[in-house]
Amino acid sequence: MIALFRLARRLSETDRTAFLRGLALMVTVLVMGVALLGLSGWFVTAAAAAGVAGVGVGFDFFRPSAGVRFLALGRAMARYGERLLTHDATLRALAGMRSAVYAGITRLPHEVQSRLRGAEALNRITSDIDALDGLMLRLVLPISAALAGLAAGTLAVWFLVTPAAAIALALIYALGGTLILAVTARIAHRPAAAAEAGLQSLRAASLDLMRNRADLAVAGALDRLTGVALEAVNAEETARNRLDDIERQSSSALSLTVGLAAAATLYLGGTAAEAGLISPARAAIGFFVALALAESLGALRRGLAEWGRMQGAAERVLRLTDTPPRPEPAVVPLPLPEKPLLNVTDLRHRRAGAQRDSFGPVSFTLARAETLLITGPSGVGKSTLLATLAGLTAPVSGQILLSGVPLADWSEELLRSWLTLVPQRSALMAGTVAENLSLALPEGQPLDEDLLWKVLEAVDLASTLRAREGLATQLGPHGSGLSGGQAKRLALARAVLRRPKVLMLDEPTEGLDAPTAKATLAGIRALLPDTGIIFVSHRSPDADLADRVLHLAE
Ligand SMILES: Nc1ncnc2c1ncn2[C@@H]1O[C@H](COP(=O)(O)OP(=O)(O)OP(=O)(O)O)[C@@H](O)[C@H]1O
Repeated sequence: MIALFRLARRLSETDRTAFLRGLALMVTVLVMGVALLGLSGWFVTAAAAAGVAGVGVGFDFFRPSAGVRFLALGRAMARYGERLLTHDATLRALAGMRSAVYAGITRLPHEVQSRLRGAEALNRITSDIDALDGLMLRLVLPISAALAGLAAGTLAVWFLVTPAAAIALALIYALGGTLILAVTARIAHRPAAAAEAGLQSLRAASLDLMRNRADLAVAGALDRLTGVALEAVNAEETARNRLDDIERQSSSALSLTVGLAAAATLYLGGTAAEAGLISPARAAIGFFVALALAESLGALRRGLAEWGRMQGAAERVLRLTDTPPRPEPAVVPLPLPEKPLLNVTDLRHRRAGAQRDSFGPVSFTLARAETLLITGPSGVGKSTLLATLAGLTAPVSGQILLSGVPLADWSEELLRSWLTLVPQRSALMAGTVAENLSLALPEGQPLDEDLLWKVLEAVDLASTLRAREGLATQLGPHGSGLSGGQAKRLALARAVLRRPKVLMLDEPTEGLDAPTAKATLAGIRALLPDTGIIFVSHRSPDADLADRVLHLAE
């Protein structure tokens, strides 16, 4: 509930004027609707009464019928303006919220980001934000307009019919409407949340299916996992059917409330007319106003049925938009060129909840222009050591000095310009080779094709690409369209383009034959003569490519 309030405030703050104008038009639509039915009711009754009394010739048909036309047309125009204003403001506010979610994700600690699955992030940015489009349009604005409309209708009935009819109208609408809508919101909460959860698991299952379909087909698991996706479809459909039932039931209950309010105002107005306190035509106004106010409740029905969906989405979205800024050191100390590039002392790492250390204690130094090979059995913590050195995960003890300055004292921006890591499974994107390479360059820097070819030569990939469409060679998702070894070398080329002072490579020679591996590492070294290079490898011939070897033991 608090999350919904906070989010509604944030959305409305993006363009308060547009939302206020939209609300004013929404109230105008309601009030004009109430006036239209009230006037029509009065007109029909008064005209009939004039006919019965035989004074029809003197009855003024023109002004009331002009009023009816004005209200009908004005209402349509106000509705059009209201839709334009509120939908435009809502869509702009949601677009801003999407950017805020993106920004929040990028501020998350690296470890949390690496656990955030692609499908999950996609759900936050699309499904959750979409769920919130009803918050202003189907809840906040209609509730405010309904209250204003009820107040206006009650006042009109008070002065034109009788105070008793006005009180009955306000009480029945306020109590009946609140009760029905509250019950609707309550019983719809669970199915609405289940429908949203079903939709989100369907997206996640579909993405997994599409991404891994070849592996799943080979493992004979494609049908089973398609079954899991279909279960999500069924769960979503069952929850939606339940929501439809609830909406229908609440619709019937609201019709009863409207009927009761109309009957009460008709009875009280009729009694007053019988007593000669008001004319029968004025008594009819109460009845028609009660009918016209039904519109205000109807608009809320759907919003309240979606309450559960919006609430969960609001909580998840706020968790991301409110991600605290990354801690940046207050004073950035200057690197000390006389110190070793890296000085690592008694470094130990353990994941939260793990029974034993991922690695450590480890101590070593890395000089400028030095190449260090890290070896060790699978699972001993080589990749985790590289991630720790790159500042992507924090050690439990020990120290890392980069050019004499503790790693934690480096600003994120400076650290990334000094130090680059190419992980085991490096992310290439769908797009051209040039687009993939340019990710390494500062934003807006023009592409220097000669430089790109130079790094591609260094990783022994230039001749392969020249035989295709060169830098314009198109890659599919995750770099598909290149062999595993070629994709790896393209990722290496991208890292070299950044010209880091420390370059860390996780299994750079995996998937390469011995001569290509040798040529690639030699090419990188030739382009980056002063860089300290750390690389992880299982292959014993790779020891010849390093100045020193650090063996991690279990
Ligand atoms: N995200 C993770 N969550 C929990 N444990 C993890 C995670 N990633 C790795 N581990 C565990 O941490 C330990 C070290 O993993 P790491 O990937 O660093 O080993 P490695 O030496 O690089 O292995 P390999 O040579 O097979 O790549 C392993 O026991 C692994 O199971």
